[in-house]
Amino acid sequence: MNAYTKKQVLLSAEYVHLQYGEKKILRDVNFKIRDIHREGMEQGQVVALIGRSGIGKTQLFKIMAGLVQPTEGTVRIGEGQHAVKPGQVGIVPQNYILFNHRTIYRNLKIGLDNSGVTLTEAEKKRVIGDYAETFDLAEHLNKYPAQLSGGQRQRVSIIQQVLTGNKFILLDEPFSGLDILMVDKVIALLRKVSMLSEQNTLVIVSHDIENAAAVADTVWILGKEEGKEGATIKKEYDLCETGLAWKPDIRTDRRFLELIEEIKKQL
Ligand SMILES: Nc1ncnc2c1ncn2[C@@H]1O[C@H](COP(=O)(O)OP(=O)(O)OP(=O)(O)O)[C@@H](O)[C@H]1O
Repeated sequence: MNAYTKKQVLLSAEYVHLQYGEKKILRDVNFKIRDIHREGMEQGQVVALIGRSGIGKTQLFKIMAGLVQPTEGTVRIGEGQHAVKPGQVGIVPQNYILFNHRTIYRNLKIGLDNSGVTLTEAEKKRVIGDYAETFDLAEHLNKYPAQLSGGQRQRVSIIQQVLTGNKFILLDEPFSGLDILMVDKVIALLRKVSMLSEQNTLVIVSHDIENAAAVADTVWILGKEEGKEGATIKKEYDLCETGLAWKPDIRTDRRFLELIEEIKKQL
């Protein structure tokens, strides 16, 4: 059994509504992501936000990052639970843009340069070297993005966000366009990132239920409730509680397969 406790709220939404003209996109979205503590471990949080195409995942994602203002309601961040501002949440977009004319090393350095931490060039080199080693990118540091596979570029983009020091990272469709081996590597990377620091919190927006749920400790279903306009988090699955979180080989577990079937029915 995985002993854990959930402590202070790190990211929350209260009564979030979003409307464009007459069209209600999001309705009464409420959530609380709490700091998970596991004894003897640095355990971050990983939430999978799952929903049908066009339901409003990207809009909610942008509201969580402070990039879109909701029509009503507030998203709050950090231990102080202040209203989120742009820049407080790192974003790994679907088409993870890297600077093509810069090496992987220099792309990663952008993350550190934006972190606000004062480091000498030698210290930056050491930090980037350590991360590259941990995340299997050491041999690629002097290459350019075009010389890497899609999955490797994806990993660089994720690590770039980690290096900015953001504890909150939103990832938009991190598995799309990757072959199955790369998907496994990205999942392993997300697990590692979530365990780098106690407060690290990843929110993964995805259509890919199996992969997103395999790495998550919580799954949110964004969908419409019968007879109501606009999408809301209509179901939350707590995978810590059901013992399905933090298990690298979870995908073969019968209970996990049942969960996936149940989630599909909810969509
Ligand atoms: N600026 C806008 N003005 C009006 N409607 C918008 C605007 N931006 C998005 N929408 C609408 O909001 C709804 C939700 O869009 P959103 O991109 O969040 O969906 P999604 O769940 O991310 O879809 P997908 O999985 O296909 O990316 C869509 O119906 C879209 O047409």
